[in-house]
Amino acid sequence: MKVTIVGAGNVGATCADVISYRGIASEVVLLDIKEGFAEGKAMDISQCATTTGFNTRVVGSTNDYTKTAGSDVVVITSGIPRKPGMTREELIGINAGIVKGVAENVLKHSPDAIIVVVSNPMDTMTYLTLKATGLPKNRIIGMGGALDSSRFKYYLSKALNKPSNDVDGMVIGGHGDTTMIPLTRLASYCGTPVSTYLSQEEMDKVAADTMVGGATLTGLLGTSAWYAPGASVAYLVDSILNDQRKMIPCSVLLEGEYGQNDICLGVPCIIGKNGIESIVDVKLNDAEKALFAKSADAVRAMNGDLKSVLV
Ligand SMILES: NC(=O)C1=CN([C@@H]2O[C@H](COP(=O)(O)OP(=O)(O)OC[C@H]3O[C@@H](n4cnc5c(N)ncnc54)[C@H](O)[C@@H]3O)[C@@H](O)[C@H]2O)C=CC1
Ligand SMILES: O=C([O-])CC(=O)C(=O)O
Repeated sequence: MKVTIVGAGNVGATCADVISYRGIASEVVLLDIKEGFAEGKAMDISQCATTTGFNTRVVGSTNDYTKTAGSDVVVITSGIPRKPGMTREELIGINAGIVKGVAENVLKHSPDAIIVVVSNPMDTMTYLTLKATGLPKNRIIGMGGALDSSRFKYYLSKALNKPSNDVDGMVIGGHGDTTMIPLTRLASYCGTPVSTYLSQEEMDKVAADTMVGGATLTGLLGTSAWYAPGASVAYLVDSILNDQRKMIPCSVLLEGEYGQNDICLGVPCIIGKNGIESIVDVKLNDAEKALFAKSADAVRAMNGDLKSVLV
């Protein structure tokens, strides 16, 4: 199976690295506009093959889309990341044009590919990709909820002082500092509600820390995060290529689900060989429904800024 990753920067290269050493795909193509950059990253990753023990072929390309031909999955990470103090939404002016152009280019050579959108503001870039390509909704997947949920589980494990892998939880809604909805009510530790162990105040702090998880890392690193984002994309690609049918919160076109229409927003999805196999209807309580509607309003307002790009 072949995966193309457009954007060989921090997130794209990390994703290529994880996909390779976990043997998720037989071929990974990294493409970037910076001359020689993707080739360099591909060579560096390939030189791990004998020490970490993998056989994935990793190829680099400077803007030559012929090398991406016949990809099963294409991941779009091209664009600029935020700097400390910025929101993801501020990236729309530069990233919208880049994402649209890249989506059109990849489809010329991989007409059957499933596209995973990572560039920010991710929900709006997912909606843009859907509108610009006209592909069916199952083939356009925005990656945000997998990452936000992994951060939620990290903060829960810290608060509980228990291993992350004993903790479960999910974040839905927009992939933004104020639009994410960590579902604390449904979070669990070894099958028991986290509310058994944590006070409301502690759970509220976990939710607040999760929502600004990306901003916290951006403040610490000077640019946005890449290890967990790259690994989260690889996790999603694994579920597609190996038809694992995992339930992963993803940004997907809503057509009445969760009371919304004509918007891409994070909801739990079954992810398999066709991309979005189905959307799971988790019964939200009234407070969660109100948060979801508010999140949708904010993302819809951002989508309005696409008018000039979508002509
Ligand atoms: N959805 C999510 O959960 C996450 C999204 N992101 C977003 O992913 C994007 C990438 O982040 P990083 O990898 O940290 O940035 P980066 O700056 O390290 O890498 C971006 C790469 O895209 C390349 N690029 C720009 N225009 C291009 C084009 N037209 N064609 C091909 N390549 C092009 C650049 O040359 C650069 O190498 C950002 O927009 C960031 O906000 C980052 C982390 C998580
Ligand atoms: O914070 C950012 O700008 C990048 C991102 O989406 C994340 O790490 O969640």
